[in-house]
Amino acid sequence: MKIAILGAGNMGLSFSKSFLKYELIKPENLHLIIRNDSKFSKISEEFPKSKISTFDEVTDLDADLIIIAVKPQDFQHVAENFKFQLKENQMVLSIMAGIKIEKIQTLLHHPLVVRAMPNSPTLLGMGITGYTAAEGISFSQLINIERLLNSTGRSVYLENEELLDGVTALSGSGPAYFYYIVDAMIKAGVEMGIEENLSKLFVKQTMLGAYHLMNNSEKSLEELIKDVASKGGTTEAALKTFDENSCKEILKKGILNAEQRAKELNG
Ligand SMILES: NC(=O)C1=CN([C@@H]2O[C@H](COP(=O)(O)OP(=O)(O)OC[C@H]3O[C@@H](n4cnc5c(N)ncnc54)[C@H](OP(=O)(O)O)[C@@H]3O)[C@@H](O)[C@H]2O)C=CC1
Ligand SMILES: O=C(O)[C@@H]1CCC=N1
Repeated sequence: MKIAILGAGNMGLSFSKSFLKYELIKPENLHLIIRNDSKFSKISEEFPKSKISTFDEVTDLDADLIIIAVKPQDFQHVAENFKFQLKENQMVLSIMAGIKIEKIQTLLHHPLVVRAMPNSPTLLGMGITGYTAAEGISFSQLINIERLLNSTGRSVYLENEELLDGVTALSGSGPAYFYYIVDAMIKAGVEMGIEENLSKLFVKQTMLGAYHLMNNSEKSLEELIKDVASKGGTTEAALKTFDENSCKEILKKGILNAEQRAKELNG
């Protein structure tokens, strides 16, 4: 299989690394397409055997799968400036937030589009991707794509494309919410006089341990919280402040706003 990555940024390169790491493609069969020459030497150091071209150089694209990994805001410009024609049997996999399959099909004049929403832990093979496909894509074509997605972590097929905006808001953006909370905890540690490095260690190990406890327990999240929050104790004091300030509501509101933004990105 030959794969072209249109937009070799964070996600495009994460995907490329996973495919090569799990030997799903040969490096010679990977074609990285960049916007201009500025990142050529850095990328060619990382991918010495792969083909690297600037967008304007590509007049014929020899690939079975083209992964579109440019920003949603750049997509229209990209689509309108293709110097190559998509061939009938080429598959397109978009990982762009918000842009609907129909819009991709229209702008590319091409029916075979799969839309996926991964997240940044794909870099470690620990991501999760929700994906859906245009009508007319066969089961075996979809399985081929799922095999690639699974090299970046787990993947879930969704029948309903509308849900992908929710997935974008939940797991696509999710790592940033987690870092945001971790950052607030580390800063609280520093404010209480704990050295930053030590605060980081306490917080990160707490998150790791709590994640595994949550994953290995039969208990609900409410019960797990109760197990930590002794009556009249410290956790209760913290949770009271969170509730008084509607922290959970605010987090939910933010996530719904991310979903709304995904819808707006379709234009
Ligand atoms: N970051 C994340 O966690 C996630 C991102 N996504 C989606 O993935 C996509 C990429 O995001 P991300 O990797 O973070 O963004 P980046 O900005 O890191 O990557 C986008 C890349 O596209 C390049 N590009 C822009 N125009 C062109 C062009 N005409 N030809 C070739 N390349 C071009 C940019 O080049 P240059 O640097 O020169 O501008 C950049 O390298 C987005 O659509 C986003 O919605 C999905 C899930 C998670
Ligand atoms: O913030 C964004 O728009 C992209 C999509 C999900 C994560 N990053």
